[in-house]
Amino acid sequence: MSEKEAVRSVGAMSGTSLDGVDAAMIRTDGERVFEFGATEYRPYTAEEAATLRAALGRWPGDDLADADRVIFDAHAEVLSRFDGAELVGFHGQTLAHEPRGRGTHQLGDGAALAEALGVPVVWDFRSSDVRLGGEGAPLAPFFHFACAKALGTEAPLGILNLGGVGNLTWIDPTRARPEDEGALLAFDTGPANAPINDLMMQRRGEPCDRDGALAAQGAVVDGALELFLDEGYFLKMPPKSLDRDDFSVMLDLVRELDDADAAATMTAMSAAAVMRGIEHCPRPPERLLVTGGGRHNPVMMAMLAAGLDCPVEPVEAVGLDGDMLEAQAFAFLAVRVMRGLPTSGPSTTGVRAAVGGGEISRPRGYSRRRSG
Ligand SMILES: Nc1ncnc2c1ncn2[C@@H]1O[C@H](COP(=O)(O)OP(=O)(O)OP(=O)(O)O)[C@@H](O)[C@H]1O
Ligand SMILES: CC(=O)N[C@H]1[C@@H]2OC[C@@H](O2)[C@@H](O)[C@@H]1O[C@H](C)C(=O)O
Repeated sequence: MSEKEAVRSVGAMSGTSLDGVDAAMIRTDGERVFEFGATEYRPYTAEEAATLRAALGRWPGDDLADADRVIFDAHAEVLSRFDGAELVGFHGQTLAHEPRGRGTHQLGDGAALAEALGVPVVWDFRSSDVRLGGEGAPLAPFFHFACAKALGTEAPLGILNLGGVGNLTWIDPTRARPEDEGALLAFDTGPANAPINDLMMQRRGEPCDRDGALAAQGAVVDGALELFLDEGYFLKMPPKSLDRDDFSVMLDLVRELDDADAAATMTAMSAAAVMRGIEHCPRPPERLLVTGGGRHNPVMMAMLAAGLDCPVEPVEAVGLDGDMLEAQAFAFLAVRVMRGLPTSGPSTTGVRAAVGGGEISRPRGYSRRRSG
């Protein structure tokens, strides 16, 4: 496909941290990114975040009108700030994720959003993957592949997202397409920031351990760390995925520790989960690029660097935007869905065969306008 066929697509992501909506425009044909464009962030008010938090764990059919309104209003507002968008990739808010059970639930009505914005919206990216036996997550890896190809390197590369949950994409950039055998391996590594945030809220009434300040004052308690690493999840072969609160056991493991030791130990747990994950990679990555909020935590970054044999750097080291990579991923995936290209495969979600997830909603009376 040529650059002339590329579209301006805006992705919107509301992550497991429930802090707000990230939105980013890229110009892409779903295979390559020709331009990284504007980005916007719309934080949730404390009241909105509380409404979303109260909805966690709920499934379609439950009364979710208030949370649905929060998602719709915040997304309509932030997405209306973009000029020239031809397509929207709308992730929604994950409320529950049980791929081997009840499925996966991202709150948000893409059809209503398409009407409000007057552009086609691709949404519900995860359900078809789950229906076909996949984990439904992570989905950013096909975008990570395009980012790695653009670097022009031949060496295996890791892209690690440290959000509420951590997820790792191992990439062999010598392969032609993300769905090619051996191109990717991806999975959730374990908890990243979510349990640390919960600890901080419980003990200090603060949303997170800003800059790892509390962890830096504490010591890692090995016994608790070892108990954590006994969790069966780490031995499980990838692909594999997690729900936000699957590792609430972490809080129990540090219950007896003082605040600083608890923060240090939990930070070490998140870092150790990544190191365990890297052992599953076909070959060790020669470089690990870190995206997501956890890259701002110097204690977590230092623990990773100390435990791994390759350089560990924020994605900014290669000119990417670690606060917006997931939003850009859903802009990219939306174009792939429009083109009928796969968005996940056996090595990224465990789905039986490469699949293009996502529902397309066009506003009534919509005919495609090109802005050149
Ligand atoms: N300066 C900082 N110091 C320590 N932690 C930070 C800092 N900045 C962000 N974080 C952590 O990163 C989290 C936000 O990360 P991010 O925005 O990547 O999560 P998310 O996108 O909501 O999650 P997910 O990727 O799991 O959906 C915050 O909740 C906080 O725990
Ligand atoms: C079910 C779900 O929403 N999972 C998220 C979550 O947040 C991080 C990790 O867990 C990852 O698996 C995924 O998000 C990213 C954007 C992904 O799909 O690649």
